[in-house]
Amino acid sequence: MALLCLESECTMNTYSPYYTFDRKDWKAAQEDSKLPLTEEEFERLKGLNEKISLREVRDIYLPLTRLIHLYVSAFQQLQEKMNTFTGIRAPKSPYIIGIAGSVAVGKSTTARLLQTLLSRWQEHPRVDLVTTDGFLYPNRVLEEKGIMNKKGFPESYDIKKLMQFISSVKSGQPALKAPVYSHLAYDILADEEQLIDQPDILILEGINVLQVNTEAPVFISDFFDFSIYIDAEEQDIRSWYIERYQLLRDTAFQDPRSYFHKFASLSEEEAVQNASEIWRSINLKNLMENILPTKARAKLILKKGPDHQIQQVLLRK
Ligand SMILES: Nc1ncnc2c1ncn2[C@@H]1O[C@H](COP(=O)(O)OP(=O)(O)OP(=O)(O)O)[C@@H](O)[C@H]1O
Ligand SMILES: CC(C)(CO)[C@@H](O)C(=O)NCCC(=O)O
Repeated sequence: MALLCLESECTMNTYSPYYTFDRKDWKAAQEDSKLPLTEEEFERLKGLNEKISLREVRDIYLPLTRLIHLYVSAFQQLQEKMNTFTGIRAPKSPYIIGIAGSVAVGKSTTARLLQTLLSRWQEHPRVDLVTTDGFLYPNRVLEEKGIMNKKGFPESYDIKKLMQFISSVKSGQPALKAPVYSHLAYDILADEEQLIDQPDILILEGINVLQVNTEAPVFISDFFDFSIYIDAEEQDIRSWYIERYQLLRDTAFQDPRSYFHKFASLSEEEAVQNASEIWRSINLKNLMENILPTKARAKLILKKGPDHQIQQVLLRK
């Protein structure tokens, strides 16, 4: 018997730990929540990812942002009350949102969308976005450790550094620096950093953000105020991965600075073969062993269909 009721058949189950919404219910439940966006702002959102439909933004992501706004407002009010109660003028602690899911499921697209939409509220205009990719060990270290083919697996991250970072952000420390990863260089950029300076909200996006380790006393997710798992069928994610690889072959791989420049001249068929093999041997394995098992830890699950449209939203009670 499944431990948690996560799928559509438990929609009617009053005792599921989740409220389950299909598209229609999700929209209806939030009908009165309008966050007006100008035509120009809609256009700018589209610039984040030209494949995303504005209907999807209106029907799914705007209501979702509205929901998160309710949580953030309650959090901010509680913080003020706590300051009065304790008499401590503690530095402002950001609201932290984790976004998890497979490689190529659409975490960065969703995270950028939420960042843009959430920053529209005057109560929390400063929304920063950090990806855990920056906390991967540099290729040099992965090579030394002999785990270059394990990029994205738990052992490929400097988890201590990530814990230190997230705990400092949550403590309200100013002027923090996060390391930066480049998909083009396929490596950490030694001479670049991202400045994080007491945002109102921090979104931490990455395949590993909900992972736990029995040997560690605290996990990354202990610092989260809200968490989202982006879910989809494996064959859909696989085809998104392959499509993105093909697109990169025609664009980024053409750049001589690209780590994958050697694959720029692959034929269509060879590119599909190559991407399928990387998917099968690395990313699928990681999904099954380390990412999917974290799904039930999320506060909210977004279930996508083959066209990236959200089919179902599960919100933990
Ligand atoms: N909502 C969406 N609508 C249409 N296409 C999307 C959507 N979200 C993501 N995509 C497409 O799916 C692919 C993967 O998206 P994205 O790069 O955001 O995934 P990711 O989970 O951040 O991947 P990684 O873990 O490798 O960084 C991209 O080609 C992107 O354009
Ligand atoms: C950087 C990660 C781990 C996560 O974003 C991923 O995009 C990745 O590079 N995985 C390794 C296998 C591959 O090249 O797809």
